[in-house]
Amino acid sequence: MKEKNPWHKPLTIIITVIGVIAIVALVTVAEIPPPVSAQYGIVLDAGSSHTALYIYKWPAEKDNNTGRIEQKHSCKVKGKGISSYAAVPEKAGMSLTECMQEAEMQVPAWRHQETPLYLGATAGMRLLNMENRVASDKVFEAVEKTLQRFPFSYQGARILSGQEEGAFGWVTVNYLDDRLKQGLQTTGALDLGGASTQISFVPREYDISESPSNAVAFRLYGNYYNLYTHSFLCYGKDQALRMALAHQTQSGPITISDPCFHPDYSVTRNYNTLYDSPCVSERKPKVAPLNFIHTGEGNFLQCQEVIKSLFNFKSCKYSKCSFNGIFQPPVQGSFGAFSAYYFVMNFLNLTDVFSALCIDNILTFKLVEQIKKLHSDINEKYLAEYCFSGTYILTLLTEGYNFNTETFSKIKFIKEVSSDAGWTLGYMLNLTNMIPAETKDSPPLPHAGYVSIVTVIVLLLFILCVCRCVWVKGHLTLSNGP
Ligand SMILES: O=c1[nH]cnc2c1ncn2[C@@H]1O[C@H](COP(=O)(O)OP(=O)(O)O)[C@@H](O)[C@H]1O
Ligand SMILES: [Ca+2]
Repeated sequence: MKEKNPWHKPLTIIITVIGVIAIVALVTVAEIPPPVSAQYGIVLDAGSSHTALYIYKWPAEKDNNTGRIEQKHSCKVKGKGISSYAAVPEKAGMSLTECMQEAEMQVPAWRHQETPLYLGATAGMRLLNMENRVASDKVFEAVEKTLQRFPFSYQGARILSGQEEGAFGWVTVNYLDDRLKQGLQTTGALDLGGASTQISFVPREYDISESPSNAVAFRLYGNYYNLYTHSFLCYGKDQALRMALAHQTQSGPITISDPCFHPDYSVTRNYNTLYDSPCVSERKPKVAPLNFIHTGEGNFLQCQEVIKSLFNFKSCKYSKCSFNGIFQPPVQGSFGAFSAYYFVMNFLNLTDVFSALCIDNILTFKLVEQIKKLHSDINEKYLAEYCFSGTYILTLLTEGYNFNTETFSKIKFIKEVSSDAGWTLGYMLNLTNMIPAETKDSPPLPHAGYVSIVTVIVLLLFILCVCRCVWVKGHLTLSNGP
């Protein structure tokens, strides 16, 4: 008599049912395309001194909120900023061609059409727009014409408000540090450009109603942030230098001896060129020669006095002000200081934490000729201006924003945190809705998780089947045996 096979019926049915479910699940899941491709976005930062192009890249599969964005490439446009082409606008457009061609090579061709392209202009264009609206419009027309010739999805060129510039710089720094998603205490952002400077942070106690124009409210990943931000037009380091020179040339002299420049420094400057900016134009001396000779004296304390005269500390109609009657709550928490803050402080070796009380011993004015020999690879204009810029930065931070010894030590001078620090990343994150207001419930398992589980089940079933066959075969051999 044939022995009854214990594997028969119920177990066979269970195995078959699970097997069918597993195979159906595997086929369904496998139909979802694997997460391989990437998406791209391009932002042009049209600053007052120069334009830079940034290409960002993120996983296409996680389009809305979870994919990490990284900077894939950057390109520095040759020449000056677009606002410097006011007299020859078409050249502003042409200047961007080389970097745009680079972008064409960097982004895979099949992604070109869906790659958003933005241009944001900052304080240089803000000033040109104030001074000569027609010229500013012509520069934008020329820039648009060039950008539209490329196969990307052109999303427009515009001037960012100072508030946007400050707020997006803050978003960038905190996104890169991964603070937003994790709901951690945020870092403040300090951005020093050539024509304007921004300060943005979340204050400890913040009465928004005191100055609503300085408040920006964000809801990001389910957290609320009440950000304080202010942009000081004309207080970027290049316009601040103009203001300092204007302060010293009020009487229209032929020569000035400037404490912010090296003792052997001597350059002939043109009065019309110096006063050709809305930041100083009203102060142009009525009677002055064509040129003046700008010589150096090299004295930190006197330089600081000149720089202090650029700030008005007297009038304040709020509970607290920084300068020029602008409301500012006390600085709070850590800060990331980037752009010219970084370039200058890095060059002067002041990026390490130091006591704000001993700053008057820090800047020693060597002879500019010695410095040129030591740093032959660095642009001479930067070299000659580093001491002015360093003194300006220290004065702006301590006297202007009221950083003290303790709070100053929480400023980190940064160039990048995996991507360059600046407003461009925050701008793109915002315009592409890449940071959701709420944290979406993520699926219990990612795609790869499902595939792995189904594969393991199928494997187990396979092993089970093999065991069964072996068992049946062995049993038959036994029962057929002698
Ligand atoms: O290598 C460097 N050393 C010193 N300063 C630099 C260097 N690279 C850029 N800068 C300065 O950084 C500033 C950048 O300002 P930007 O062009 O972004 O103006 P904006 O933000 O006011 O529109 C300019 O003052 C420029 O001279
Ligand atoms: Ca800038």
